[in-house]
Amino acid sequence: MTELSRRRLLTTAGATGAGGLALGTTGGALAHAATTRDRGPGLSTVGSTSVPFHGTHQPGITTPIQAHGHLAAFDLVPGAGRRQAAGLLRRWSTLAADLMAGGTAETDTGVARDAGPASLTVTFGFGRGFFDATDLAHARPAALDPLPQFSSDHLDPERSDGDLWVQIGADDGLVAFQALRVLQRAAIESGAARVRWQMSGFSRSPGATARPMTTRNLMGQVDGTNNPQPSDPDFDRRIFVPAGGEPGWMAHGSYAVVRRIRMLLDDWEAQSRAEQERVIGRRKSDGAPLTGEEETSPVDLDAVDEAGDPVIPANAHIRVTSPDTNGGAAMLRRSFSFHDGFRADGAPDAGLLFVCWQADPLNGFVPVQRKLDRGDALSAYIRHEASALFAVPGGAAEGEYVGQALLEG
Ligand SMILES: C=CC1=C(C)c2cc3[nH]c(cc4nc(cc5[nH]c(cc1n2)c(C)c5CCC(=O)O)C(CCC(=O)O)=C4C)c(C)c3C=C
Ligand SMILES: [Fe+2]
Repeated sequence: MTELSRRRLLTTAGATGAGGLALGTTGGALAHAATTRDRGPGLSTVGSTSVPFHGTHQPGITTPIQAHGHLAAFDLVPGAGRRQAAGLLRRWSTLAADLMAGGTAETDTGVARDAGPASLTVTFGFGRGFFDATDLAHARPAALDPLPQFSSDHLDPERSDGDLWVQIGADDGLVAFQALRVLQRAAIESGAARVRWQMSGFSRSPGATARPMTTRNLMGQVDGTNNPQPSDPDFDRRIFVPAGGEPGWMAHGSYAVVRRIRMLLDDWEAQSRAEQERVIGRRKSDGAPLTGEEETSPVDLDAVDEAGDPVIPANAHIRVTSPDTNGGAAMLRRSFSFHDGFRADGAPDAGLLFVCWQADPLNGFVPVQRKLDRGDALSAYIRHEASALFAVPGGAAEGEYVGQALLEG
């Protein structure tokens, strides 16, 4: 095909809107071969959508997962105390509000200059070490006590924990990188903090599927179906610290558990589809429970087959993690996939940057992970390699910064 006919085809695809889907595999391959001027339609809702920075809760918790994500933990530099930390949080909040509104921030590098805000969100959290370094030990929430050690953990301390946490998500990779770089540079310039670890991830791009769908993880499973929904009557109670809760500065905040979970994809992909479905308890094709017709069908943990065996096996992941089998423990899972190349043995260094949100980790992540640690069917195919827990305060009001009630309280 000549370059001219290639361009005509692509122009038509762009003009028909759904062209990318209608063209199927051939169209997709051609789109990848396109030159820069033929990169598809102009600014769409994907680029122009913005998420407010100011509000009751911080952004990036109930915001739909974006296509690109960065997680970065920072440590305060020795000698930096409460005043420097407050200056950094004030600066970070100003920059985040500007970037999320589609501004390019004073420290613009030019990387995101032509793009809209692309649903950028920036979320800030405090790790356990922050409170000693800033003489705020008296204000440290009990919920930040270290997570228990789990027998299946293979944790790398250098990629775990951290005094401060920044979560970035955006539907454009350049917008996400720009936010990360601007915030990292502000930390260096403040002299208060430097990066301890950083991880990058991704999820489905908006518009990539024929209709909005629950995303898939790198095992190919529909992942996120049975998350609590903001419309649930008890959603706020389960996910957010109430006004008047302890400590007071965490009102409307939440706790984020972050785990880098590598998937043993060579072993996983060697299993039959039927076995993969028994491991989770849901169909791979559409995420329906093995006891139901469609993704949203209720899960029937009591159903048995003709031989009297449970249809959803005793060690299936959705049985072991179900709130019904965990005293109601619930969490909001909002994870990015990651792929950091291939290991020496050829296995992908890939998996889930698992992030879950809850009002209290002792009633959310901990009891569920304790049960998973005793061995659900999925455990044979995953390794927890890094772990962190952060207190994520409520959102900042206009003119205020995230964490102000802690740092100036
Ligand atoms: C400690 C909490 C959890 C860890 C760690 C975890 C890891 C993990 N999960 C999947 C894939 C799926 N998980 C699913 C459901 C599910 N998982 C947890 C908790 C943890 N998962 C919960 C609470 C639930 C919901 C249970 C329920 O109420 O039914 C599913 C099914 C679809 C869904 O509801 O999202 C999949 C698929 C992977 C791959 C993984 C580690 C890499
Ligand atoms: Fe899970």
